[in-house]
Amino acid sequence: MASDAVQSLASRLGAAAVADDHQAATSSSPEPQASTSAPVPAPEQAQEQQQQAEGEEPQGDAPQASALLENLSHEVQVTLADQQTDPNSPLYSAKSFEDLNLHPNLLKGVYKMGFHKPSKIQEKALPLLLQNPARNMIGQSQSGTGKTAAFALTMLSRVDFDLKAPQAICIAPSRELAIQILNVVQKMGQYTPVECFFAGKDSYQKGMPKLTQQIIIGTPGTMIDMVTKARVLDLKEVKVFVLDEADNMLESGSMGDQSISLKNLITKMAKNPQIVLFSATFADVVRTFAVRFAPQANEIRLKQEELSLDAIKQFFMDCDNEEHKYEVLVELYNLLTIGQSIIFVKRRDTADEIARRMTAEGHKVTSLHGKLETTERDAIMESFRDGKTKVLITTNVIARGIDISQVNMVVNYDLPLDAQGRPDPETYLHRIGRTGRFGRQGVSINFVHDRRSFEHMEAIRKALGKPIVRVDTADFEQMEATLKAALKG
Ligand SMILES: Nc1ncnc2c1ncn2[C@@H]1O[C@H](COP(=O)(O)OP(=O)(O)OP(=O)(O)O)[C@@H](O)[C@H]1O
Repeated sequence: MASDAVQSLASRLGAAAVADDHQAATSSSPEPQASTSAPVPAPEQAQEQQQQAEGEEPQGDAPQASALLENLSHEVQVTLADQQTDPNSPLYSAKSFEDLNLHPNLLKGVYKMGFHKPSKIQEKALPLLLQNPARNMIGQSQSGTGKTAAFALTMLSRVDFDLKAPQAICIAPSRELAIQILNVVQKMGQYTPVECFFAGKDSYQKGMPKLTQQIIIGTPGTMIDMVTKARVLDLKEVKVFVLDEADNMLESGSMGDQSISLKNLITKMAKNPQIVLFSATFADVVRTFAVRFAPQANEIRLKQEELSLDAIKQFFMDCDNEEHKYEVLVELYNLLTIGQSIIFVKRRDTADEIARRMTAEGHKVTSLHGKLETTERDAIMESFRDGKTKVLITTNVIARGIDISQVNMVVNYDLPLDAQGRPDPETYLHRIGRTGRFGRQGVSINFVHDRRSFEHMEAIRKALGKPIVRVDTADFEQMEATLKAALKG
């Protein structure tokens, strides 16, 4: 049974579909008009590889915060317009969406979403993605620069709406990201008759009929179960297979194995499916593998120095020890209530502990935790997306892909380390990329508390080649002024 949270999520999706139906019916577009539809995204088990944590909403300083937010939203308009006309920006394009050979119904969907011009990755990738015969693609572009639209439009362009069978498969590393992608596809396809299905654990039942939806988006393990165990997902008509956060999907571990198995199933059953890999990062070792996974692919690459966005100002706070880290964090939130923020920690129990202590001090805490039921996860994400909760403490579970434009601060309470305990610049980039979305200003703050954590941060700084500025933890007024100035750009 779907929980209230999932029902509410689904009813939001459904409500969108009904509104879109109405608009579609009055359209004069040449294609048959129908609604997008998605079955209820049902509870799914947490991705086992991912941890989760708790978040917090501080009190106070509200008038100041809203004034700051007003300024920010004004500045977002200005900076976006500036950046889309600056040839050096990843948001720049010399073309319009009309130049990209999209179906008029998709163009309508794009404009309805408020997109006026394509970003660089959209301008470069779409002509390659839509060429015939189809070629594979390995696409890289900085976080928050519109990769989702590039592959969503590819799936929507390749689908035959008269054929009631799965034709595009998209996998992502987390339930939260897969639901987000599904929402984007539905919005972009709102003037087409596309039907989508969310493939998360528990989203299918024994004995259910085969899926007839054209676009299936979910997590890889569930997708395989639906093909091989439940046998409700038939792959023979699949034309496009998309891996979002592809480097993460292809990394070793169970998700890597599942992605490979799914690809093998698709290539065995379908005729020449197009394989599309997108990410903001491709470490050298993963790229080598990606090239084998998607042979003869068109490739769009970033240079190392292009990886991090200038719009995200990076700071560090030099703390005396673990306890001092916590005190500085609390002080930070006492002083500065800004938009929304995400605090990344390494371990679930750290997250729990911070959340428990901050709650005890009167802060409101929201948690996203690996031990939570998926229905709770959905409710927490929804509340954070809607801005009802302002601060989320989490582990790497939402480090990638999650797009909430109001997030203007990311705190690395613990710096990201890989499985071997080495500093992890890729995960760092994805984490800080939860802010500074599509030209917005953002701030990231790293906490260091001993020689080791300082060295980890230095390694990340060197790898990314961008300054990380020290903020004096003893002078809170200065800290507040520095961060507010950074957010104003
Ligand atoms: N052409 C456009 N014009 C205006 N806004 C856009 C355009 N393309 C995408 N956006 C918006 O930019 C934001 C970031 O897009 P998206 O989530 O696709 O980024 P991404 O490149 O996939 O990031 P990440 O690497 O973090 O996954 C979204 O809110 C999206 O709606």
